[in-house]
Amino acid sequence: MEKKPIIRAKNLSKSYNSGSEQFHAIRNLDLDIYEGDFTVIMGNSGSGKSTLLYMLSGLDNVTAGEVYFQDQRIDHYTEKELSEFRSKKIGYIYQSINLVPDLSIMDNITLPGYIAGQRKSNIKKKADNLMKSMGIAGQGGRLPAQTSGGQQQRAAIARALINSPDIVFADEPTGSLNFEHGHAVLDILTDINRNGQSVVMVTHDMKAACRADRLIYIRDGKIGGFLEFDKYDTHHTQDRESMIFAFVTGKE
Ligand SMILES: Nc1ncnc2c1ncn2[C@@H]1O[C@H](COP(=O)(O)OP(=O)(O)OP(=O)(O)O)[C@@H](O)[C@H]1O
Repeated sequence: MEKKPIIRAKNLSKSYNSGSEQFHAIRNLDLDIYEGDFTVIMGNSGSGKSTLLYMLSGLDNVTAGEVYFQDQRIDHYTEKELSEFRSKKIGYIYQSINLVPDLSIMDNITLPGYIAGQRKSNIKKKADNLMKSMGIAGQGGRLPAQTSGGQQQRAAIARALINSPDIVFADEPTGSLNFEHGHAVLDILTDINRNGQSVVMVTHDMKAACRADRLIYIRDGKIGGFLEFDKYDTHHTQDRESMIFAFVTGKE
């Protein structure tokens, strides 16, 4: 079956002003992200992965080029259109967990639902289901600081999923977690992907990268290469890890 792009970037560039000079973080990049894929983005520190994720998800503006979401051009959206797009179509899991410290876990999870104008009863039901499936059902009344890092990251994922987004972006979602919690978070992302949501994850971790259907390597703000896997072939994790290692180190 032919894959359909959910996001297309055309001739995409992002430059930052640093002093009197311009730094080109993303350079004339063309990329399709496919619907239903678990896409993993890897690359050296500073190669432009987070910058790319921010532009693909409408969280940051582009310096040049075009970004399309399901054939709609989003880089020309007004601030109002962008916030509606971000609220309804995408979920974002950040590198740092950044829950609101003064709100309970439940309120953190449900807030984007209220902002998107969902019905209160729907939001509550969805939040309860998400918390149950993520093993944080008893934590709703606590403040983030009263829960563990792993529980906070799972709450951040529940928050990203509360509006049933078509696509979930995750920037190093396991970076601050121990092995066990990191593994649980990857299982959740794999599950939601199997249930039809597209996932785009940036990671430095080879084991996490094994979850990919398609791996994109970014080098100096450009595409360095692609690696594709069969979604349902989960028996050869060791082979996959060696392939990813060879792919990534071959590009260094
Ligand atoms: N706001 C900014 N102003 C100036 N330069 C920036 C800004 N944000 C990022 N950069 C620079 O752009 C380049 C790409 O940054 P980016 O955060 O996208 O890299 P990354 O691949 O995600 O890195 P890491 O793996 O370390 O998170 C880096 O050299 C960074 O210093």
